[in-house]
Amino acid sequence: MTYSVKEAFYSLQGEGAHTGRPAVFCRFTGCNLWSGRAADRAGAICQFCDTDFIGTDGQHGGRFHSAEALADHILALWPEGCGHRYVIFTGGEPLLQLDTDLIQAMHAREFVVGVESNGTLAAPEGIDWLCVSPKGTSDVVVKHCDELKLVFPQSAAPPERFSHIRATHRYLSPMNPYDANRITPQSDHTQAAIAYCLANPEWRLTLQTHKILGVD
Ligand SMILES: C[S@@+](CC[C@H](N)C(=O)[O-])C[C@H]1O[C@@H](n2cnc3c(N)ncnc32)[C@H](O)[C@@H]1O
Ligand SMILES: Nc1nc2[nH]cc(C(=O)O)c2c(=O)[nH]1
Ligand code: SF4
Ligand SMILES: [Mg+2]
Repeated sequence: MTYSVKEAFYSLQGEGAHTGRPAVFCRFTGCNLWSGRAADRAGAICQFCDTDFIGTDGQHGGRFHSAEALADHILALWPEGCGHRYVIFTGGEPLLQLDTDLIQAMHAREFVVGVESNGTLAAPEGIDWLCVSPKGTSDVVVKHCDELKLVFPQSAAPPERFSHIRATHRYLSPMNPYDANRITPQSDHTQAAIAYCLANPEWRLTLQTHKILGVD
């Protein structure tokens, strides 16, 4: 298996239940819900994506010809000699590439394995923390996850559509402008998400705190 990685970096998880937790992010190239090209955005299933996932030219990106090679590359980004290792596979859509070989290679290096997925593809065995973030009209095939993190509002994906998915945590994440690296949290979408959570207390609010803080 060859893995195509756009970028890899060490930062704090900005969103969801693990907000504030140090992690190596491994961002795979490619997605099944948008080509990543601006000209295709309006016709895509997912139209608000904030991420460049084309190519392998980002920081610590590249093509890796084995699970062992990519796992060593990720380990080299963790502070030397430190434990509490956490990797988050994202993208693009990580479940297009993540397989059991790579999960096992990360476990062998004492990493906890987190995944950020759109939920349209079956997940391999061994993931320690699965976050599913449904998109537009797409079909979510994942039936249970640790965290459902729905970008809000989406006209084709209201929270009620996902009541059948078993999730330990349910978060609404206000939709931010796709081209903004820095945000202030008091947007109309945030106000709407707050109102929805207050009326439907099984949902909690999460924010893209890395964009408030200005970190990767
Ligand atoms: C770029 S996606 C990659 C992982 C996967 N393809 C997915 O969609 O979950 C990472 C996270 O960013 C969120 N996201 C993308 N664009 C966003 C935006 N404009 N506002 C808020 N969250 C956004 C996604 O919902 C997802 O939780
Ligand atoms: N700090 C930080 N936290 C994140 N959580 C999910 C992210 C992603 O793009 O998948 C992300 C990201 O890009 N940066
Ligand atoms: S599914 Fe995820 S990576 Fe794909 S376009 Fe949407 S937000 Fe971006
Ligand atoms: Mg991001």
